[in-house]
Amino acid sequence: MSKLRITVLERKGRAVIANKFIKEGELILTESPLISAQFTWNKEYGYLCCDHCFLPLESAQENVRRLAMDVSIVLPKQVNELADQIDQCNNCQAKYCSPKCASSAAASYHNFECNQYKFGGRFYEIHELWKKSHYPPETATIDLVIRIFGMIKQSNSAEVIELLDNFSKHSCNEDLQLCHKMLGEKFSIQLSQIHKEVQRIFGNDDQLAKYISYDGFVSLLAILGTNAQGIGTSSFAHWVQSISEMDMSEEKRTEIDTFIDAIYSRFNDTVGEFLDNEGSGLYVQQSKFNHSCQPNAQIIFPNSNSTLNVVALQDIHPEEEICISYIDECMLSRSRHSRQKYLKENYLFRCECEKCGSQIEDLDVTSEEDETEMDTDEDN
Ligand SMILES: C[S@@+](CC[C@H](N)C(=O)[O-])C[C@H]1O[C@@H](n2cnc3c(N)ncnc32)[C@H](O)[C@@H]1O
Repeated sequence: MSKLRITVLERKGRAVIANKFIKEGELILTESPLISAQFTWNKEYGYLCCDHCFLPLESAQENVRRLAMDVSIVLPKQVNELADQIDQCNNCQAKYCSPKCASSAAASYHNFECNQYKFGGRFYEIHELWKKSHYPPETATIDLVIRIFGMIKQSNSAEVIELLDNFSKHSCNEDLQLCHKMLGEKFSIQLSQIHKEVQRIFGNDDQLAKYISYDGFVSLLAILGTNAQGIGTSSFAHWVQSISEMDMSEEKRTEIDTFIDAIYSRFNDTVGEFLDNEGSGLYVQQSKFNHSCQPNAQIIFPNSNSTLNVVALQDIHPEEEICISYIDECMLSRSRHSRQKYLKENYLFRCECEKCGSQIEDLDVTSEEDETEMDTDEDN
């Protein structure tokens, strides 16, 4: 019997329900993305991963030296590196961890994408416009749009469009009078410039017609904005994880933990929170999980690539809804008001989870710290 089924809940739309008892720590689902792409600035700043699956392409030592800006750092222990070769697209030099990833990308979307990007290529202007309006920390990328266009052009377009249509897709929530922040007033000029370019380039393409009108383009961005899952990979994080699994004396463990803390502190001085190869992807099954501010499942990337696992955080009983968190630990610890504000702006819904329900009487107060951080977020 399958562990999961989909049902429809009045206030949340579709929801994933447990069909049987799921034990804490149990794997609920493993899935590769329908499509994914590294964030624009992340790639531009030299965060190096496979252009298809996000596997880091630097060794852990190269990664540490680059992030700490210090070529003299030597890692005290060797672990198995993630990528043992780098494959490259002959045309645009996109880098891959293996011939398999290179050919999967080429067969799915890259043949279309490849010629659009080269300097002066057709997509160059759109890319530049996007970069000017979406600074780090990024939450989305225009590159997903071009890859989706590539999938539509290179494969059975009706099937791809049907898959996309099956994602939750509101750009505005009329009840809450909200528009996705990427689609709101703040970005309206940039959005219309980007759309004009998209229309100029692809306006006569019948296969892409559904997403070329202004409304169609906005609905595609809304699918990405409310469904795309963040992906982050790092060869140093993989090194740290491998070290933590090694047997060693207590003394050696203390020594190596001190070394790791010192490295993270160096990163803090150089790149701050920008440690990972970062991007986002659309996952057909994972996108059906609703959010909870007290989730009973979490998403992990166990292979340092874009394949995700959904894992139970606690025992889950038959008929219980399985929820993940759309927000990070730090945001989860904030007030109901702050969480709701963030979820409304980014995902266009008023959270109906149990934790928010139990805190309904709490004052609608956003702390100063929350205000400052949200102002910064909104600049993106
Ligand atoms: C990624 S989709 C999740 C699946 C979605 N319910 C569906 O029907 O496809 C995200 C959307 O689900 C709804 N949703 C997710 N978590 C929710 C929650 N805690 N309370 C209310 N709505 C929620 C919102 O409409 C949100 O934009």
